[in-house]
Amino acid sequence: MPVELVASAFEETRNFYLRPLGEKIEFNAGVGSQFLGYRSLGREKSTSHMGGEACEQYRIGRTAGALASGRSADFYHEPFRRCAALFERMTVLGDRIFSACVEGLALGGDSFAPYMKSPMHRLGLNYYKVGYGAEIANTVDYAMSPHVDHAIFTVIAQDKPGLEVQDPDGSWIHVPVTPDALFVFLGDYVQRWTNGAYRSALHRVGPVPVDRISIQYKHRPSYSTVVAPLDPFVDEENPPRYDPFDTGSLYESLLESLLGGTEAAPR
Ligand SMILES: O=C(O)CCC(=O)C(=O)O
Ligand SMILES: [Fe+2]
Repeated sequence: MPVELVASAFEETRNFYLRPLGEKIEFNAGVGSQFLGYRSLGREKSTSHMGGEACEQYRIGRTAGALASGRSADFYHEPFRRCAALFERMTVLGDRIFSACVEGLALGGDSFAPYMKSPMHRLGLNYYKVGYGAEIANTVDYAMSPHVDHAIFTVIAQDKPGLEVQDPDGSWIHVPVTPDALFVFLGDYVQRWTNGAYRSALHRVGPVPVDRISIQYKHRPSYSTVVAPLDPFVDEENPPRYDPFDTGSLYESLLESLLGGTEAAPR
């Protein structure tokens, strides 16, 4: 991954978030954009924060089919040309990481090919400004609440520290900022496919003493993939631990409830 491409994506992201709110909400995410686009401060609800997640967010990626709003998917990428180039490179990296995972699981090279025909990969661009938690009356000091990603895996770059990943012993590990490296962790779908043999990484973002940007690439299967424990991981001693999960409709209904189910002007 060219270091300059990541650096320039950080710069482009910073420039976007410095724009007035009135300009940013032109790109609001919602059902009509398949949740690509902008999520203003506090728009994304959380079970553990009073006011929601303490950051502004933006998602780019490809849509499944035409957008209901009639806007082209590209509309949502307009402020993010360089990030779109990074996204394309990330999909290539993602395919390589995924091939290595499949090999490591001894599942055979093509076993996932049917799930990856029109993948819902996404690049997330998050902005955590000092004071955002207080602005939305959060009563906890971390900026993003603990969660696992709806993804096969996530590749992350951060310009300042903040990301924490939970160790199996329950302690939180601070992920260091390494300018020439990317950080990768497993998402929910691998845990489901392997029936719990591989664990997804519970993660959160701690308090931010300085303004911070993170760029996360989420590698995902096709829109309507049903993710369920795979045969090699299920036997009499290991019955299926997870119900089948539809990565399109179930994920989007989850997101719709997290975002309040509307495209209304943000607070
Ligand atoms: O900002 C970060 O480092 C993590 C963001 C995150 O976990 C997410 O957007 O899913
Ligand atoms: Fe996450």
